[in-house]
Amino acid sequence: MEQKMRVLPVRKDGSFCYNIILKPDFTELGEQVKTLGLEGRKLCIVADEKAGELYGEAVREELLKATASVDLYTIPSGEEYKTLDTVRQVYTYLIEKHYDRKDMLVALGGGVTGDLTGFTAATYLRGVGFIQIPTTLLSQVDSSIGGKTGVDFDCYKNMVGAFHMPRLVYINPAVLKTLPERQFASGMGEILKHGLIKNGEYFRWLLENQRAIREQDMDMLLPMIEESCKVKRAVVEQDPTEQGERALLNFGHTVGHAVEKLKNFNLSHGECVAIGTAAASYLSWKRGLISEKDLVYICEGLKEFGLPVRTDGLSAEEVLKATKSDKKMDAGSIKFVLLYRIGDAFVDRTLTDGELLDAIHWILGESLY
Ligand SMILES: NC(=O)c1ccc[n+]([C@@H]2O[C@H](COP(=O)([O-])OP(=O)(O)OC[C@H]3O[C@@H](n4cnc5c(N)ncnc54)[C@H](O)[C@@H]3O)[C@@H](O)[C@H]2O)c1
Ligand SMILES: O=C(O)C(=O)C[C@@H](O)[C@H](O)[C@H](O)COP(=O)(O)O
Ligand SMILES: [Zn+2]
Repeated sequence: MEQKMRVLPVRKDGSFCYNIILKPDFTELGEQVKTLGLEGRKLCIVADEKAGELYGEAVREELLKATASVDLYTIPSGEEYKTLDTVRQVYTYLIEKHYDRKDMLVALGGGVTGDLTGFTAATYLRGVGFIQIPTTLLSQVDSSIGGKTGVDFDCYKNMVGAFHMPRLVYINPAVLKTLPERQFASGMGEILKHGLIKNGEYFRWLLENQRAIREQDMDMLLPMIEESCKVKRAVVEQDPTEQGERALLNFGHTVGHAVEKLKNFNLSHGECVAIGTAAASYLSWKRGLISEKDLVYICEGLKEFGLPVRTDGLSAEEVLKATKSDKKMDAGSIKFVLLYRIGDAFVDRTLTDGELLDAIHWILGESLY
């Protein structure tokens, strides 16, 4: 049965920038790419090895409707490959195949592939276009939208990057059926973040419907993905290059990135965001902003979606040090996102090391409150 398509245009400074297409199959992909006027141009699909194996051919067939030349280049799966070395390998391929400035890259995979391919597109020949075809829940609701691209450097998260907007984001939620459960939960980490920072009603809806969502009922997934895309779109439209408002999307990421690095990427991004969310919610409670009941509600909600709110095997001091070496420092103070209430967040610059350490002890299970 033909599935309905949703189109969410993204604007920059009020002018149309690109479309987010939401459709639970690939049947519209070729037509959508055609609108970008790529006839006679080359397209290079940069695919995560798993996503490439599962969906590479179907995507390639669709793209052939837009141009006769479509290559498929595969990169290894995993955060440990989100590096300049992988970017170098893609550059080499593009140079050998004579890609020029009007040709385009297509990211097929999760957030790692999207961030890396976007960064390659931003820098190859001083910038070529790219298309996002996100295949994980996390990438469908968060990383494919907004043009934050980049790679890790010496295990420091996203240390090298650029803002480079995609020309099209094509989201096919049907591909989530092959996604491991743990990766689905990881995406929920960012989705719950969207509710917490911008839409309390949405957060409560997520918790009320957690069973159907976890069972991947398409009647739940489609509105959920659309709502999260809308939250992310609204933030990046208002502040594309993170001069202010966009920093809210970093909720849970300050401590989260530190844990991700210190755990050598053995935890997923969403799992680390969940631990960071617990820390940020704890600090919001300690500051007297949210109630203890809300703190418990948030943490129980994360757990219901299979996400951790604690971690172990790390010392509080090393987590503090890693937290302060992430990119959130601004003239000596740490930019930390806290909650006024569920659905309303703000950037604080006054947190002391003592307060941070207190929250870190809490997520390490070293203090009850
Ligand atoms: N740019 C942004 O705004 C932004 C936002 C959030 C996260 N990120 C970044 O995104 C990355 C995390 O992305 P992720 O969670 O998608 O992880 P990922 O890209 O590593 O993908 C997770 C795993 O899922 C597999 N996979 C992908 N699609 C699949 C499918 N349909 N079926 C089966 N397996 C599939 C991959 O092979 C991989 O093993 C992190 O590097 C994070 O920093 C960026
Ligand atoms: O789009 C954004 O802006 C975000 O912050 C989204 C985050 O979920 C994402 O993990 C992002 O990559 C973090 O950005 P960073 O600049 O803190 O590395
Ligand atoms: Zn994130």
